[in-house]
Amino acid sequence: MSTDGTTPTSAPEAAPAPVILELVGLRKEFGTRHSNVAVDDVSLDVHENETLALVGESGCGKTTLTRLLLGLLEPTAGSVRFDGQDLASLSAAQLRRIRRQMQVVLQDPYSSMNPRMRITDIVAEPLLTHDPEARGRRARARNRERVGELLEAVGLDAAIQDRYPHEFSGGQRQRVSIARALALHPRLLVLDEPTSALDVRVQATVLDLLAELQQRLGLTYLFVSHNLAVVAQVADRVAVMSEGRLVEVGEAAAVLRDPQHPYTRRLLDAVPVLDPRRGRRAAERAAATAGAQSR
Ligand SMILES: Nc1ncnc2c1ncn2[C@@H]1O[C@H](COP(=O)(O)OP(=O)(O)OP(=O)(O)O)[C@@H](O)[C@H]1O
Repeated sequence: MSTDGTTPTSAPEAAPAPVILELVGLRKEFGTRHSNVAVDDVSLDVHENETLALVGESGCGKTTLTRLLLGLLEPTAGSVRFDGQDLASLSAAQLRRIRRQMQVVLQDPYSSMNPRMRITDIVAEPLLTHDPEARGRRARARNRERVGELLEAVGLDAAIQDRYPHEFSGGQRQRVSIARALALHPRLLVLDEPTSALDVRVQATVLDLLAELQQRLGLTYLFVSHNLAVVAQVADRVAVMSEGRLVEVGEAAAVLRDPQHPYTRRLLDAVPVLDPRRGRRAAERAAATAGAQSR
């Protein structure tokens, strides 16, 4: 019964999770005469613990947008707020502290790994860069222990620490790069086509791992992808980007089943066969929320 004495006819809507990342009127121009507008008036909220997929064709501005939100590029106009703080208002030291909370996993981890570095040094690299306590000879044993924990968290054996990247498969290397991304206890992961270089079977195991980590660690994912079948599997919401603009943002199930924008429809039509369970994750979450509310 509600406080005014009436009996609600349906379960109350769950309060939305807090906003962790807020993009407001973001614009980025390149070129001497600002002729190339890579990101054009993008406003978007990302909520804690959700997976927001950013989709669009090559060249639509996805990479530029992620570089802006990570504070790696300065916007021509607009702002990026992480946890309520405008990145432009921060000192270099404050920006470094915020950046620890946002980590990136790239499509091809091999290209971002120094082949001459052992796995232990690859995974510990963010610790050594950001955490003064991780430097120095005395910290070595502690770092190894932490790297071991991180490797186990992504389903690898802690004993692989002294081996080199070339000794591992693509899927295992992607697990190593996820372990590295988790080293600083981030809150937001930008997953930039994290499974595109993997075959379908391995892709599924990495997606399962990401889902499990998200639940266990309360992570928020910005999942950049052009693969709508993968997006259907992982996303709570989808943001569709075309020529620098967001043309459609909504619940994954709704956007993928009933796209409103002609560009989204074209993207979907270009996928030969989309999983009939498309929007599965969003639908499952909605059902779980409804179930929890009715209990
Ligand atoms: N540093 C730069 N200097 C000039 N133009 C750039 C720069 N970075 C990106 N651009 C341009 O901005 C536009 C958007 O590029 P961006 O790489 O963000 O797209 P994308 O959607 O990530 O593409 P892809 O999926 O191929 O990586 C393109 O026209 C690109 O040429």
